[in-house]
Amino acid sequence: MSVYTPVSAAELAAFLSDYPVGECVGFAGIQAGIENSNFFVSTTTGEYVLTLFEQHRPDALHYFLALLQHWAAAGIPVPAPLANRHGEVLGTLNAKPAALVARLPGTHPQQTTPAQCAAIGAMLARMHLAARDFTLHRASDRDHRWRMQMAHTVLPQLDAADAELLRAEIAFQQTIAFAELPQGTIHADLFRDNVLFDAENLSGVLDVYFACNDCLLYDLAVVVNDWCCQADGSLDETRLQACVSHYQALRPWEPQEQQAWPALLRTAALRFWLSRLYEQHNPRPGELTLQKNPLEFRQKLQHRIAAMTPEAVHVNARRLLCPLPVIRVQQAIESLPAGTCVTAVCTDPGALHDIPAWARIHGHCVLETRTEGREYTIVLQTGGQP
Ligand SMILES: Nc1ncnc2c1ncn2[C@@H]1O[C@H](COP(=O)(O)OP(=O)(O)O)[C@@H](O)[C@H]1O
Ligand SMILES: N[C@@H](CCOP(=O)(O)O)C(=O)O
Repeated sequence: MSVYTPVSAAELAAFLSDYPVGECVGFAGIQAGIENSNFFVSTTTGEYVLTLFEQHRPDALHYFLALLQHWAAAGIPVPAPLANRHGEVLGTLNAKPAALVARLPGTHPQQTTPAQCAAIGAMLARMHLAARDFTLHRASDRDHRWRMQMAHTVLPQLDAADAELLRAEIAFQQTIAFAELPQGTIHADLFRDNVLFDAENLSGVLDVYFACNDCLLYDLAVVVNDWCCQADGSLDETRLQACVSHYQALRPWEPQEQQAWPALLRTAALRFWLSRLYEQHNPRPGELTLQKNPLEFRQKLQHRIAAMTPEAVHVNARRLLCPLPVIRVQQAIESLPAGTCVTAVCTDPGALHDIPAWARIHGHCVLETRTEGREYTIVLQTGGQP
């Protein structure tokens, strides 16, 4: 990020004179961030962050600041906005709405550890639970409709391979029943660069400016896609387990969420591939600007797609997440043509009963079940024709 609207020392001093924070002793534009203009501000009383909102309408800003106050009151480590001498949390600077918050301690994690992934999973669940009695509502500005529109906007600018991938993903995304999944207030952008750790302690949750009402599980997919990946964009199972299990310990998933999980990982990867592609082709002018690499999320999308193919399930239908991993196996089997022979190897003992029972009901023919150590193998032929 970004500083789109420069601020002089005199302008800042005039702005700060309305806040009970003492005299300014230094300030600097923050390069991280994409949406707004941000500055670290040092005063005689402490360290602050000044944000000039670049694009949001007043009702959206009211929503964000109220949500920060709500989460802060619930013990989530968000920077609650400071009120000025008139009791207002939203001021104006250089014709932009502006807010001042405390600078929180800590640094952004780079290579995440399982412990950090566990901490962010639990924190996200706490945020979802704490927002259940938050009464304001805001529609997502990066929802399915936006994703489809943006996909069609960037399509003409892509090379043939990217365009083919995107077209196929557009078609797949139409099959997801987003509205049937549990909804609530979500952060929607909880990347590592929006979280601070002070040693082992998760000390800051920042940048709530995509927060909205949407599928709760999508929010977790956004987190997992940024926090739990290997260098090539594939998921790291240890960190994934840590993150998801600590989330589920506080907010267990509904069965339809378990089923939708692999698809939502694709949705979340697509969302950031699209926004990064758009920024790449349509850079915004600014004094300091940061562009994030679209390729990272193209790769992640490809890995999430590959993880859903029957071959991937055939080779590695291992217990990935807690309650109902067999659903992934079932989804894969359903997508195979009649007469295909499938070998599912699971590490969930329940699979040995659940998959054959389900398969028989759906007209598939169970050829063999066997147990070897902690692996449970089911061989079947789709369509009931052995
Ligand atoms: N309250 C804060 N305490 C500490 N650092 C902050 C705070 N607010 C913002 N930052 C730093 O500024 C960066 C950009 O802020 P962010 O809100 O993500 O900007 P944007 O809305 O433009 O994406 C963050 O990644 C973080 O490093
Ligand atoms: N997290 C997004 C970019 C959104 O910008 P932010 O700086 O406001 O988090 C990405 O990585 O593409």
